[in-house]
Formats: sequence, C-alpha cells, structure tokens
Amino acid sequence: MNERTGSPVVAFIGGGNMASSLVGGMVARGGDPSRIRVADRNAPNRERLCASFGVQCFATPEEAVDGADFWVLAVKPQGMRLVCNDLAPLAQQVRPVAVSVAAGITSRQVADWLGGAVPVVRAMPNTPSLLGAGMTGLYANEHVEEHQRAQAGELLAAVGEVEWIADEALMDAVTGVSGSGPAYLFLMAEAMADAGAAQGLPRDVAARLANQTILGAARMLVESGEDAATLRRRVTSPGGTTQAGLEAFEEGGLRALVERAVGAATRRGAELSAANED
Ligand SMILES: NC(=O)C1=CN([C@@H]2O[C@H](COP(=O)(O)OP(=O)(O)OC[C@H]3O[C@@H](n4cnc5c(N)ncnc54)[C@H](O)[C@@H]3O)[C@@H](O)[C@H]2O)C=CC1
Ligand SMILES: O=C(O)[C@@H]1CCC=N1
Repeated sequence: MNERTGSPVVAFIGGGNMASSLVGGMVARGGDPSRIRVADRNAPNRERLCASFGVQCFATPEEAVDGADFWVLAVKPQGMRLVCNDLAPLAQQVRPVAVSVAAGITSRQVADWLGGAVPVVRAMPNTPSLLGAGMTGLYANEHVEEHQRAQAGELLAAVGEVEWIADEALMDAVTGVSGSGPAYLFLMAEAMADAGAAQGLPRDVAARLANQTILGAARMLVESGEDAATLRRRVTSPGGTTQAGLEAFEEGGLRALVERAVGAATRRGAELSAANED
C-alpha cells in the first residue's frame, strides 16, 4: 500500500488493447498516473501509453511490479503461464494481489503459476472502460482478504460497472456476454450501416445513423429503468415498419444465433483454460 496517500500502486503486465483501455479510463477519471505502471515488451506500445496517459512504462514485468500492490496481468491467455512463472519468486516474496484479465485462465492456474497460495482476482473487463463505460465481472479466490477485494472492486469501478460472480465457472459466460460483447455491437453497427447503404443512403450517413441509434438505445437501456423488451415494444407500432423489421430478425433466427454466439465464446474460454493445463 502506498504509505503517503493510501491509494494502491497498480502495475499492468502487458500494455495492449485491454490494458490501454483500463489505464486510459483510470487516468481520465482522476487516477494518479504516477501510481500506474505498465510493462510492455513492445517499445511503440510503451511510447504510446507514456505519451497518452503519462503513466510510467517499463520493458520488463519485473521493473513494473517493483513496489506495486496490484499486479494486473493483461497478456494473452497463451502467454500468462510464462509471465507468471517469471514473476513467481517475487510473488511469493511480496504477495501482491494478482488481477488476471485473461479470458478462460482460472484463478487456480494463475495462483499455481505464481508459486501457489497467492491472492488472485479474476476479472473480465471490456474496452468501453476507456470511456468509463466498462462492464467488469469479478471473482476472488480464497486468498483474497476482504479489504483487498474491496480495493480490487474500486479499481475496476473507477472505469465502469462491476459485478461480483460467486461461481468462477460462470466467468466464461461473463466473457461470452460482456467481455466479447462490444465486438457483437460493433458488428451490428457495421451490418446496419451496410444495410442502410444497400437501401441507397451514403455509407457515411448510414454509419452515423446506425452509430447514434445504438448510442441512444444503449443509454435508454441503462438510464430509463425499463427493460429491453418494454423499450422494444414502445418502438414497435402494430403493422408498422419496426414490426416488419423485427419479424425478419425473428424469421432469421436472431435469438438462436445470439445464443450460439455467446455459447461459442463461453466454450472458447473453457478451451483456453484447458489448453494451458499441464
Ligand atoms: N481486448 C479485449 O477486449 C479484452 C481482452 N481481455 C484479455 O486481456 C488480455 C490482453 O488482451 P489484449 O489487450 O486484447 O491483447 P494485446 O495483444 O493487445 O495486448 C497484450 C500485450 O502484452 C504484451 N506482452 C506480451 N507478453 C509480454 C511480456 N512477457 N512482457 C511484457 N509485455 C508483454 C504485448 O506486447 C501486448 O502489447 C487477454 O488475456 C484477453 O483475454 C479481456 C477482456 C477484453
Ligand atoms: O477475444 C478475446 O479473447 C478477448 C476476451 C474478451 C474480449 N476479447
């Protein structure tokens, strides 16, 4: 714990897409950049993070974690074991809280790779964290103390909403819904823009209509206090245009397709974990 302010020092291992979104979101919301450290082996990534957010950047994980209370492990799932093994001696010495954002990788795997019995918070954030509009699922292993759990929650709550998940097995489903979810909505935006262009709108105009519509609908979903089905019904005049559009979605099996997509992403999480077993 930082002695002067009480605020934790956070080290990110890996400064790619997800870590950049978290770091950017934290700094934009008043996080002190001098208490955020990032290790990335890629020099252009380090330069971008330093220039954009004023955080301290390092070439190696060992340098970044020196003196840090939280180690946010943000490398690809396939690289987690190696990074953890390299940091294991230090982890056993200082016993930080390890926060893994890796899809699929379990808290047991992270704890074992760090030498055993380490406090691990498994987190599944998403990239809208950059705007403070993130959604993060969190699970804490049995070595995480109450105050560490609260601090981990605060860390992620600074960049959006958090949801604690009691059963770790469900973290893969969290990944399938909200971790990967932004990409589903971006695909929807692409498809709506393409469809608008196919109906004769200029592509840029169609994209603007689609993007602002998704923003407006998303804000209604979280700000109106009403559920999605109620809001949908209010747009849908009987025998009108929306009904015609929605019927095409239903006939095309959109709900079953979404179930398949979330199921595939969820299963992939479990596969990533299994592929990294001994
Ligand atoms: N991109 C997303 O929307 C989300 C990603 N995640 C998870 O976040 C993790 C990272 O994903 P991305 O940021 O998308 O990948 P990325 O490839 O953009 O970032 C990984 C970074 O780690 C760095 N790196 C790898 N090994 C290193 C080492 N030994 N030392 C220092 N730096 C090292 C790479 O240079 C790279 O910049 C993954 O485990 C993924 O499952 C979780 C939620 C959402
Ligand atoms: O695609 C992935 O594996 C990562 C995890 C969730 C979002 N991106």
